[in-house]
Amino acid sequence: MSLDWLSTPCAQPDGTQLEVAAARQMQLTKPPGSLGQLEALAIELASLQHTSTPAVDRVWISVFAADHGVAEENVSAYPQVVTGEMVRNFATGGAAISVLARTLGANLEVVNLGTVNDPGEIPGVRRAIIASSTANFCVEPAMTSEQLEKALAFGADSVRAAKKANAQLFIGGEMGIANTTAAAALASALLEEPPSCLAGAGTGLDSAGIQHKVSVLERALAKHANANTPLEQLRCLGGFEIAALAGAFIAAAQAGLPILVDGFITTTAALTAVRIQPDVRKWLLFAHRSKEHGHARVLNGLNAEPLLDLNMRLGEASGAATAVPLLRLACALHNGMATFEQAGVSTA
Ligand SMILES: O=C(O)c1ccc[n+]([C@@H]2O[C@H](COP(=O)([O-])O)[C@@H](O)[C@H]2O)c1
Ligand SMILES: Cc1cc2nc[nH]c2cc1C
Repeated sequence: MSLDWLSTPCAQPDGTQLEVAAARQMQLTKPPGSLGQLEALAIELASLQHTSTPAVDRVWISVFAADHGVAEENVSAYPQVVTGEMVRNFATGGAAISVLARTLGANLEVVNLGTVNDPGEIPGVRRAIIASSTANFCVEPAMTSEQLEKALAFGADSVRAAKKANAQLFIGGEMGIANTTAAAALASALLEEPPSCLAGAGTGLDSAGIQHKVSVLERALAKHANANTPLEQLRCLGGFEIAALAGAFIAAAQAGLPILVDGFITTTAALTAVRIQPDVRKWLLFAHRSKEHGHARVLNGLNAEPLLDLNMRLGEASGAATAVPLLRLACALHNGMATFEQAGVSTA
């Protein structure tokens, strides 16, 4: 295995379709710009999908689950066994993302990258076990180089499956107790901002818990201060699911598959992917601003303005799934509205 594939260039959006779509929006029976971000969304999707009729009927969701060594520092409101328990819940249909995916008619893939409480073979779960968890990054790097390579490649495998299924949109989600600590550590290193700006309540820490989390993060960042490339920062401070997401986002951009980004952890993975390959940014749409304290900072780091702000902080791709109907409506309006000429409506 190697990391060479990471430097394959990204696909390029279609500049001609962008112009065609922008011109069409000007001709539809509404004052120009009156559908706001829905117009921009349709234009962007037309350009990314290289078509005059953008669509997000076929949505692919991959939820990557993994455990984190740093959980032993008491940084989460929940016990580590929940990660494996939720893997089963995703597959048996009871989790929020299971319901959202069913409702949207989206394909939901669940990928187990390694959980301390291993649910074993379950129908509907892809086993891509790297180890039972990452190492505690307060003590040593979260991953070995081999583990990082595997995680990135497992993410790319999901994109290959999505392409095979003819997906028009890729959504990545995650589940991992303590992964807001890993994401905060990684974002802090990538953005060069102090941990206090990135650490939040996660699953529900109180203010004393958040203070403790900041002190854990400060120790980890001091320990890995000489990790100075995005890949090395990902290896030392990330998690298997965060690396798989970064790999998936790079692979999706290379394959020309638009990506809808979820919350704090996935946005940090997206930031990592963009730092590895800047052109990945062109393929990212942002679904929502999570209630997690650090999310706004990471979005700023990507110069991103998300569609929704619903105080959600669940993860597992739930925020991205919630924004899919907006994308669908943007496409339906773009493709289905009459022009001024067709409808015999006078222009300004
Ligand atoms: O997506 C988000 O913005 C988000 C914000 C807070 C928590 N989460 C989820 O909560 C879990 C991590 O929280 P914690 O407190 O264990 O670090 C993990 O499974 C995430 O999916 C997700
Ligand atoms: C129950 C539960 C479900 C989740 N889904 C994503 N992160 C989660 C964390 C918890 C604790």
